[in-house]
Amino acid sequence: MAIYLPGTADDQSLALDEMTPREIVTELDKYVVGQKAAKRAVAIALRNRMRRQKLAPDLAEEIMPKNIIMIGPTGVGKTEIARRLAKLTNSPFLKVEASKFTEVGYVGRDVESIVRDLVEIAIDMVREEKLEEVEDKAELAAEDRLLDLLLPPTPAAVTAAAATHEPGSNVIQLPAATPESPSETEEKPGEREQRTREKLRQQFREGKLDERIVEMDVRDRNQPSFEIITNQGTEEMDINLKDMLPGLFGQRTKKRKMKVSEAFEYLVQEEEGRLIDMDQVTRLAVERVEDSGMVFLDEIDKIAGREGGHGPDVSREGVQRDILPIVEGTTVNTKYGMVSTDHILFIAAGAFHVSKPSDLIPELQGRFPIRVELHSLTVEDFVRILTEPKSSLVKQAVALLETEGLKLEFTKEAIAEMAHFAFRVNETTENIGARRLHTILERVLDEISFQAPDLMKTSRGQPTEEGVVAQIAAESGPAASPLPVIERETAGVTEKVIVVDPEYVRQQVASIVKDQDLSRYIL
Ligand SMILES: Nc1ncnc2c1ncn2[C@@H]1O[C@H](COP(=O)(O)OP(=O)(O)OP(=O)(O)O)[C@@H](O)[C@H]1O
Repeated sequence: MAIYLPGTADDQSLALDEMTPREIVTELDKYVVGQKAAKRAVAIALRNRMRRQKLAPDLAEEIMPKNIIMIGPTGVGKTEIARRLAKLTNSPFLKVEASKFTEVGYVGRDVESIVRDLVEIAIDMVREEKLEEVEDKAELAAEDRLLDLLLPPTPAAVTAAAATHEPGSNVIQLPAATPESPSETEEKPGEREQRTREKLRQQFREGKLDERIVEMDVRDRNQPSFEIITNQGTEEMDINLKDMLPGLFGQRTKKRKMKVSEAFEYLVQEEEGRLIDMDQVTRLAVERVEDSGMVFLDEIDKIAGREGGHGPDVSREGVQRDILPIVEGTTVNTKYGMVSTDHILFIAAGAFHVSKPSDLIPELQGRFPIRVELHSLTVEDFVRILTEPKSSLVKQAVALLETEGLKLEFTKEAIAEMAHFAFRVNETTENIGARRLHTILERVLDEISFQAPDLMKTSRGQPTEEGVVAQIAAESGPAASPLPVIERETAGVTEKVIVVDPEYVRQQVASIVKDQDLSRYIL
C-alpha cells in the first residue's frame, strides 16, 4: 500500500514506502533540531512496519512491531518527533499520558478508549480529505440550488439585467422584459431563462448578492433530544435511537430567512454531507488505524514499577497489565466495528529520572525493544530551534506581525541572547526544555505586540519618528519602553523596521530573569 505525503508547494508528493530511513530522517530534520538517535529509531520502525505489511499474512503475524521507548527530559522534542512522523505518513496520531490510567475512577477497560479515540481521529482525517475531494462539486451544486431559490417562479417574464430587491422579500424581483428587443423574440423557449440564470450566477460569484435575503427550508435543530446516562459510559452504549424512533428523529425542516452568503454556506454543507459516503469514511478510517495508527504513550516512567497499589489509585503494575494487550495486539470493539491493534506503532516516552525501563513488567519491556535517549538541549540547540525549523518560533512571530504590515527582524546576537536567557531560567527554576523559548520570546515581543500597530498607524502621517515614539511611550504609561524602530531605504522606498537587538532583549527580560521568584511566575 502506497502512502503519499500530502503534497504542498515545496514538498512534492512522495510515496512513503519508497522513502528510506535516511530520507525520513532528513524530512524530520526540517522540523526538529538534533536528536539524531531518536529520529533514526522512528525511521527504522516505520520502515519495518512497511516491510512487514508486504509479507504474507501468516509470516507478518509472527513479526512483532518494533515499538520504541524514548528516554529524555521534558521539552526536548520527543512528542515533536512522533507527531511529525505521523504527519509525514498521514497516520492517525494520539498522545496519551500513561499516568492518567492510574487516577481514581479509571478501570482497566478504559485503556481501550485509546483505540476508540484513535478511530475518531482517523474519521476526522478521512472526512477532511473526502471533503476536499468533493468541495468543488458541492459548491457547484449549492450554487445551483441557490439560484433555484433566487429565481422568481416565472422567470420567462423577467430579465436579470436590472435585478432589484425588496428588503425582506425572499426572491430577487426582476423587472419585466422589454418586448421590443428583436433578439429576444427569436429566442427558443427556455433560452432566456437560462441567460437570466447565468447572469444571476455571475452576480452571485462577484458577491453582489451576498447581502440579499432568501427564505429556505433548513433542518430543525430544535428537535426533541435526550441523553441516556448509564454507569457503563456512552462508549459502551451504541443504541441507534434514530432507528428505534424514526418518527421522532425524521428530518424535520422549518423555513428560515437568511443572507445569500449564509444560505450558500449552509447549502454547501448539505451538499457535502450528501456527497460523502460516511460508511466508506469509517471503513477507510478503521483501515488506516489498523495499518498506520500511532500512539504516543507519554509519562510511561510514571507507571513503571511493580509494587501493589495503595489507597484508591490503580496500581502501576495494574495499568501496565491493562495496556499490555493493546500493545501486544488485540481487537477492540468500537462503535465503528472491531479494530485490530496488531500493527499500531506505540512510542512510549518518559524522563525515567526515578524509575528505569527495566522496572516495567517484562512482557511490556519485550514489546518495546527499541530504546533511544534524547539529550538535554544546549544553548546552541536553542539558537537553532528559534530559527531553523520550517515554522520556527521566530518565523512565526515575524509572519504574525507581517499580517498587519509590520516588519520585524531579530539580529543574530538577539537570538543568541534569548537562547542564553532561556537556558539560564531553565537552570535556575525548572528545566522545561525548549518550551522555555516560548515564554522568553513572548516576553520579548510583549511591548512590540502591544505598541507596534499604534506606532505604524500614527507614524504614517507624522513627520518625525522620535516624536511618535515619545508620544506613544508617554501615552502607554511609565512602563512602556520605546520600540527599537529604524528606518530603512529599500529600492527608493523608506520603510520602518522593528529590529530586536540584544540590548532590547535584555531590557525586556533581564530584570525578570534575575529575580527567581518573578521568573517562576512570568517565564
Ligand atoms: N529538538 C527540538 N527541535 C525543535 N523544536 C523542539 C525541540 N525540542 C522541543 N521543541 C519544541 O518544544 C516544545 C515541546 O517539545 P515536545 O512536545 O516534543 O516535548 P517532549 O520532549 O515530548 O516533552 P514532554 O514529555 O514533556 O511532552 C514543542 O513546541 C517543540 O516544537
